[in-house]
Amino acid sequence: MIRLVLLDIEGTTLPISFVRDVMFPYAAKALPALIEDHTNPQVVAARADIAISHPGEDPLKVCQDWMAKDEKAAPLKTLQGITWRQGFEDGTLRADLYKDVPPALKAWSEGGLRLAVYSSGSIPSQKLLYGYTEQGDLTSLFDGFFDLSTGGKKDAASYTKIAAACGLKPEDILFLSDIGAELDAALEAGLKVCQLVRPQDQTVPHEGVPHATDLNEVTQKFSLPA
Ligand SMILES: CSCCC(=O)C(=O)COP(=O)(O)O
Ligand SMILES: [Mg+2]
Repeated sequence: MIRLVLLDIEGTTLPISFVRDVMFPYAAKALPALIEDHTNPQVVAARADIAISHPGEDPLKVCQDWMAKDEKAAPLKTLQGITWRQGFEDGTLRADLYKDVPPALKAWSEGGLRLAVYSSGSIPSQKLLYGYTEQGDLTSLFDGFFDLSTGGKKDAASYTKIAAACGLKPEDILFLSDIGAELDAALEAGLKVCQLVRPQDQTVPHEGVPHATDLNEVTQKFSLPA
């Protein structure tokens, strides 16, 4: 029985174009100054991590390359999250979620399902994103937030850890994502899965997993509260 829905963000609840064309350019503009901030311990730690993975390289250049490739690197995600805070708090950024998302999340939550986020975006940026959406503050709908500090999204062990942290058996969790390798990892850990194949994101359907074009179809396919 499904007790918790675990949701990816980019390509699942939020168009990839919003991340690529709005959030990344905002972070790219703020990064050169941020990365020189030697007083912020999170920045110092992120720079130290970059120095370990890319010794002798310019940390700004490393981050810019990661962003160009949409690489899910933890130090980049930490730094981007710091830049986005100002944008969300001053109203420059507002998450334009897929329109089917807020009503479905509310119906699932009101119907007794627990909701949690698992995204490569840092936990502070997940909370900002759901705190400042075009449809208002949705953070109270979620009782768990997980990011790369739990482990990579293509690693089955991460999903085992999330199930344990939520106090649930893996089979009681439904994981929603657009990325086939993430779904395969969750499936390997024993979770139920469904791929969001959003036409706007031109997602390629992945073999061996159920598909849905939006959360309404997920509701129907898995008999979730409507
Ligand atoms: C608060 S998430 C911002 C988008 C982002 O940076 C990202 O990497 C999303 O990746 P996901 O795992 O949600 O596909
Ligand atoms: Mg995604």
